Amino acid sequence: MNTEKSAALYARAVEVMPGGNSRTAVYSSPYPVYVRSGSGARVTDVDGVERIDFLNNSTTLIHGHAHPEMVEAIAAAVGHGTSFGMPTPVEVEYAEALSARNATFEHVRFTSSGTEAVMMAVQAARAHTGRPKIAKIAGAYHGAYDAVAVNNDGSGNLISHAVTGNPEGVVSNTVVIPFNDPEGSLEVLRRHADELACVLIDPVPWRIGLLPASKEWLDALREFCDTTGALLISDEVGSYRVGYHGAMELLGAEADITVLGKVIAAGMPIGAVAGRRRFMGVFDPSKGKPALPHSGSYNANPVSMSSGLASLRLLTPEAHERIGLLGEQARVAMRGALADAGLDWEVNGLGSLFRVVATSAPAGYDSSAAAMKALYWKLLENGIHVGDSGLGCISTPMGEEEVAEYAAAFSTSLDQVLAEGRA
Ligand SMILES: Cc1ncc(COP(=O)(O)O)c(/C=N\OC[C@H]2NC(=O)[C@@H](CON)NC2=O)c1O
Repeated sequence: MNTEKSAALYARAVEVMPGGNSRTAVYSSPYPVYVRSGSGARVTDVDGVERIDFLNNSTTLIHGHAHPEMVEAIAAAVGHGTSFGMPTPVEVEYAEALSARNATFEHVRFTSSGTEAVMMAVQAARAHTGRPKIAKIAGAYHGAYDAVAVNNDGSGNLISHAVTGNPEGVVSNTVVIPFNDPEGSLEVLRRHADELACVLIDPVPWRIGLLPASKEWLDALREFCDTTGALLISDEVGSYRVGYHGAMELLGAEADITVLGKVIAAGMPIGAVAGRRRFMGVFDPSKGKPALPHSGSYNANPVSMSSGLASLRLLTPEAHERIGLLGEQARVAMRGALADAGLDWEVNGLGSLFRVVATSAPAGYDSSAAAMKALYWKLLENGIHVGDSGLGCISTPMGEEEVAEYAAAFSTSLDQVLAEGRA
């Protein structure tokens, strides 16, 4: 596989950036493949190699690359100015459109990333309750905010390990609960009940396998929060795309506050906090100094707002249903290829999201992660881009042809990985 130009770019990058990188998730060893452009479901790298993009920037690009309606909306917005020290009409229009997506989105507020939205949702819960502690799912990822950068690496144990340098004062205020384990979760939550501001969950947490939350577990969390006054926060930055009204509605549950990002603008920087009025009131500056002041130079900038409005217009119930069916086709095809290869790996996901979970190391590989990395590179050679941890998704420009191409490449790549391990 020709990656000469990527190698040359990386050699320059390491001179001016730590590890030549600005985003850990995008790094690949020995160096990442650099992309030149994207169009629809396909991306072209700097060496001219075209691939079908099933990663879509960690599932953000639900309408693929350079969708004509998205480009038109963003270009028109840029032409009138990229940001102002005043609100713009499109912020109101987009807030109305987003609020209409779910009955619990009574009030919405915008940020420029999912990380910021998680941070503001947690701070809102702390401001509303006056309590310091938060609970999160063991192993789940919620972005870079230090309060949630605890036990977020996919390991399901309940020991609160944190990112390097996270101070004890922060880590001690974050407790972790076992995913989909009602009794185990309640045992932890009850121990901290009078100090808990919120229970923060991802209803389809991708780092611990991309399995949906069970109704039993969600009901147990809902009842705990109703009883103790802690807020139930659903972080749907990644999982919102599983249903027109979001993941919690699809799973039969309700959050007090929902965090959104990625697909709600599908390409321009975005984050949103959407919740019941009584909880969002901490942000309200119209009745004197707000309990929780919150600013950000690009919050609700008209370019992101226009991108969001275009994305939501394209995200119809029919679009959701179609990409959900294609997601199931992809999951079924991958399970068949793994069975044919004699591998016990899992294929999980919901709607248009999927993830291959390498549960064992095939012959010749010293770990399942090493085998998954090998599969990532083989898929790149075979014309497919998907996450190096097995994460992938369907975008609206895709059809059965793209899924068939993916299925064929997945089967071929799997055979090549196993053959190399045996060699
Ligand atoms: C549930 C959830 N909450 C918050 C965030 C942060 O949003 P962001 O600041 O807009 O990236 C995210 C962001 N991204 O999740 C995927 C993320 N996590 C990762 O570990 C790697 C996955 O790479 N294959 N790359 C990523 O971008 C999220 O999924």
